[in-house]
Amino acid sequence: MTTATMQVSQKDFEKAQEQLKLLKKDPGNETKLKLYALFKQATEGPCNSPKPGMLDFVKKAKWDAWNSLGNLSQDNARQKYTELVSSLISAESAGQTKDASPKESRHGGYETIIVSTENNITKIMFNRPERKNAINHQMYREIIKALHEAGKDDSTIAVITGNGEYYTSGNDLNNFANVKPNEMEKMAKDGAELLKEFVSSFIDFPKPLIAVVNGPAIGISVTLLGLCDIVYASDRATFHTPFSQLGQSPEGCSSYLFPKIMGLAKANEMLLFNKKLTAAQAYAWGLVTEVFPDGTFQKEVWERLKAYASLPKNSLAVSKQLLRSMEKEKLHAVNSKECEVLKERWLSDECLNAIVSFFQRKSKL
Ligand SMILES: CCCCCC/C=C/C(=O)SCCNC(=O)CCNC(=O)[C@H](O)C(C)(C)COP(=O)(O)OP(=O)(O)OC[C@H]1O[C@@H](n2cnc3c(N)ncnc32)[C@H](O)[C@@H]1OP(=O)(O)O
Repeated sequence: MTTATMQVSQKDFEKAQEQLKLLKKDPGNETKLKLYALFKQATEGPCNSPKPGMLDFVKKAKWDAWNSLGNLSQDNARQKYTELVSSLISAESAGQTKDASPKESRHGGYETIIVSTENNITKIMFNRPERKNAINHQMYREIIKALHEAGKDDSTIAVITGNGEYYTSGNDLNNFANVKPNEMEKMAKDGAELLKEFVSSFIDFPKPLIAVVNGPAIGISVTLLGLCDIVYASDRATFHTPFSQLGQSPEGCSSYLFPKIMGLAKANEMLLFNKKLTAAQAYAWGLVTEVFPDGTFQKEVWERLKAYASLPKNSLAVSKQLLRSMEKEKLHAVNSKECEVLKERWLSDECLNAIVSFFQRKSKL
């Protein structure tokens, strides 16, 4: 984790320099001197230039600020610089959004998810914590509806996350339970249609979509991360796609996107051999954008997202659509193919035995 934390810190440092340029208000001379000193310390180490003359006020103030940092390490200076920028950005965005959007507004009509909008962000939250947020048929349908509405509402970005300990444990295996033998074909056909529509609503989502992975993620909730634009994860999160173990096959366009994201060899370990990744591994393999300590995860992530959601909405939407347009047709074709294969898998003995084992409590992941 140490290496990952250092990498994250360097990446944050570079992002912070970019974010600083977006500040609309001048933060004042004292803060600017602090930023200058931390930047010099982070990039060059302790102050090593000769002290300017007493009458060169500006240079002397800068030199004093840098020199006052003594032997602060470059890593610590990067960290402090990043934190300072982040606090300036959130203070500004809190000020800007105060009057425009003072309260969270909750969207009605959902039972398995919570949908709300605040600070130009529509949040879709899996909400069956007692079932580890397993996705039943109703939840698939409600997420399709929520994404459709979020795509058209006034929000700038949308976020998908989980309530409680889990992000989600993936497909609710009860979706396969209590099906009579003569209804198996229909169950598989209806399931494949629902899945195709569900994944399509991620492929076609017109605004930036951010996954906030608060805890363990399993199955389809992991594959869908490839269709999200940013993935933030708590260091408590894990990423598991146990398709072979369940006698099933990859979905969510992962058979195409995972090899692109992490390379074929690593995608094979996840999609064929059920390799479960820690958050640090998922970050190293490119599936996750950034990992945060669980203790500060919510605070850090939402502060960051608030700042992003104050960027120009239309510019973000057209840029997202431009990026997605290069791949859209291909993604729909992959989705169709994956659903076709899964429809057959759901009728196989391998899959049925795995479901029976789960319910007999012989097998848990
Ligand atoms: C339209 C169909 C589209 C299908 C798309 C294809 C999608 C594929 C996938 O997503 S594959 C992944 C499927 N998920 C799983 O196989 C996970 C199964 N669950 C587990 O292995 C474990 O429950 C666990 C590791 C997630 C958590 O274990 P533990 O901490 O010991 O908790 P419990 O098992 O006691 O869980 C509490 C309670 O929740 C029920 N539950 C959890 N996850 C699921 C699930 N995915 N499906 C059904 N039920 C689930 C669990 O059974 C417990 O219920 P109980 O209290 O015993 O009644």
